[in-house]
Amino acid sequence: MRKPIIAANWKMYKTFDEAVDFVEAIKDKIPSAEKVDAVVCAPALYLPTLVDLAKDTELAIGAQNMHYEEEGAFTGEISPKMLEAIQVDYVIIGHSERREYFNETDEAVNKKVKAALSHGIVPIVCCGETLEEREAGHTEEKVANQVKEALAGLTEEEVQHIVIAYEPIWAIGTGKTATADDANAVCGHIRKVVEELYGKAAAENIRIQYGGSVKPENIEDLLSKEQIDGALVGGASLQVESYLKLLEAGANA
Ligand SMILES: O=C[C@H](O)COP(=O)(O)O
Repeated sequence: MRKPIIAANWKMYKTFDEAVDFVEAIKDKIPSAEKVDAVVCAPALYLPTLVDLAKDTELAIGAQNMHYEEEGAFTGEISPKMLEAIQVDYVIIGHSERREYFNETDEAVNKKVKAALSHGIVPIVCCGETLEEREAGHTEEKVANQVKEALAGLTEEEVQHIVIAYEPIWAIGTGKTATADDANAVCGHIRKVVEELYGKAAAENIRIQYGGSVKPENIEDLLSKEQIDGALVGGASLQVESYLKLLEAGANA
């Protein structure tokens, strides 16, 4: 039985005060971590404060990106060592917005996944197809390639600690959700890819989220599917009430 993981991806939204108010408002209302992993991935600037606020609560804090090097002359970047030092638990890696607008490659994603693991940070590794790729029937191939590249060189043990987020690009921020059956089918395909590479146990243990216009109205349907172990949520994670509803759905899944 895999525990659901509901991760908020705030992207480049919220001022510092808004971020603090949000975490203050939810921190004592989060369902038990025995039932659901609740994560907020916030802008890097707010991470130390939010980690402090979330200490001794059921909420975990994540980053939205990081560099793969420990340190160096990389102006504007944040390293895994820095995130570990402030006790960040998760980091989103290879979000389609990073791939599209910041030229993040599969090779960089793979390096970042390895760097996160070596610093005790759980990577949430994103994959997903464009609308053109879906319409051309290339979804499975695209996603399988991204997953293979992202996981290259990991051990069977390491793979079980990561989270994969399947996010069809055409469903992100568009209000168009993949049907629960379609999302389930692609998540199942990803699990098969993991099984081919790392065996049955790793495939059974790895958690695969769906992301793309998830909201309180559709999350129950998505989480009722066997292959979907949680959600990576943008827009609907920005309001307290809505995020708490998503967590509730995760706890009851
Ligand atoms: O990381 C989250 C995804 O990009 C989904 O965003 P969305 O829920 O606003 O569609």
